[in-house]
Amino acid sequence: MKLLVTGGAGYIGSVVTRMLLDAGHRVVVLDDLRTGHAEALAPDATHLAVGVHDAASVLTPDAGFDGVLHFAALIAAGESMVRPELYWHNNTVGSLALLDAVRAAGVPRLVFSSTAAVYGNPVELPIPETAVKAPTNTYGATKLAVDMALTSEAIGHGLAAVSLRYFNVAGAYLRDGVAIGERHDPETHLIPIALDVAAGRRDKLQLFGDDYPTVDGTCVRDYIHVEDLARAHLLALTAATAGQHRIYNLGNGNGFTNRQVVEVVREVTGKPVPVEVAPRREGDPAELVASAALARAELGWVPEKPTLHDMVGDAWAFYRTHVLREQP
Ligand SMILES: O=c1ccn([C@@H]2O[C@H](COP(=O)(O)OP(=O)(O)O[C@H]3O[C@H](CO)[C@H](O)[C@H](O)[C@H]3O)[C@@H](O)[C@H]2O)c(=O)[nH]1
Repeated sequence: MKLLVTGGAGYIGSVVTRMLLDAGHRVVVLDDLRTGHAEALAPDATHLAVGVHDAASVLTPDAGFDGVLHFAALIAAGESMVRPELYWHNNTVGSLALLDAVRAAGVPRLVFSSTAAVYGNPVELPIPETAVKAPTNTYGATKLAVDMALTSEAIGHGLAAVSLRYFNVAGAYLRDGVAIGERHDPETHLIPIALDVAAGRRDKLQLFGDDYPTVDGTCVRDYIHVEDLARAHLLALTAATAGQHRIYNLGNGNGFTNRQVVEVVREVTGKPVPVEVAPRREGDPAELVASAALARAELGWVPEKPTLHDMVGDAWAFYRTHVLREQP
C-alpha cells in the first residue's frame, strides 16, 4: 500500500514507519518536526515537512494513497490542562482538516492514535472499549472528539476507520542498527524522567500525588512496549473495513503504581532513584488498566514484550547509548 504517516518523526510514528517499510509498504511521512526528531525519520520513507492542517496539499486525489496512519498530536496530559487551546487546535481541528483531505482524495482507510485518556476515572477495571468515556483531562477530550468524528465519517462516507487506544507506551525499538526511544522536550513522562534521575542528570523524581485510592497511593498505569503497539497498527490496517469504525484498547492488562515503576527502574539500572512526593498533577486519572481482549480476538494481536522489566530494560539501553552519548 501507499501510506501517509502523520507524525512519522515521533516516538511511535517512527517505529510504525519502520515496520510498514519492512512489510513492503511505501510510506510518505508528514511531520513538521515541531516535536518530532529528524534523526528518527526512516531513510526509506519520503519526508514532507508539512503540518496536518495542510494535509490537503499532499493528499491530492491523484496521489494514490491507500491509507493514512495519524499519529501527529500533542500528548502531554498535564500541559493540556494549562494550555487547552493548543490541544483543541492541534489535535482536534488538525484531525478534522486531515479528515476533510482524506474524504476529498478518496483515501479508503485511516488508523488513528487514540488514548486511554478518553475514559477518565474508570467505573470498571480492566477497561473495555465500551466503558463510559468521561475524560479528566483536555488531552483525552480532544482525542475523544476525533474518535467521535471518525464514527461519523465511517457511517456518513464509508471510511474504513480504526482507533487504537494506547495505554502507557514505553520501551525502545532497537533493531538492525536503528534505535528509537522516548524523548520529549520538555520531558513529562514517568519512565524517561526516572531514567534521567538514575543517570544522575536530575536530582530526584517528583511523584505527583500519593493520596490516590490505590495500593500505595500513587497512580496506576498499564504499560505497553512500543514494538507491540506498533505491530497492532499493521494488523489494524489489514482489519479496517469500509463503513466501520473499529476501536481497540492496547495494553497488557497489568497495572503498576508510579512507585512500582520507580522500583523497576532502580532494579534495571542498579542506580538509586530518589523521589519526593509533590501535589497531584491536574487531570490525572487514578487508575488506567486495559482490557485488550478485543484486539487479541479480532486483530489476533499478541504482545511479545509484556513485562515492565523488558520495557524499562530497552528504554535504559536506548538512554545509555543515545541520550547520554549525545548529551554527556
Ligand atoms: O515526573 C513525573 C511524571 C509523571 N508522574 C506520574 O506518572 C504517571 C504517568 O504519567 P505520564 O506523564 O508518564 O503518562 P500519562 O499517564 O499522563 O499519559 C500517557 O498515557 C496517556 C494514556 O493514559 C496518553 O496516551 C498520554 O499521551 C501519555 O502521555 C502519572 O500518574 C503522573 O502523574 C509523576 O509522578 N512524576
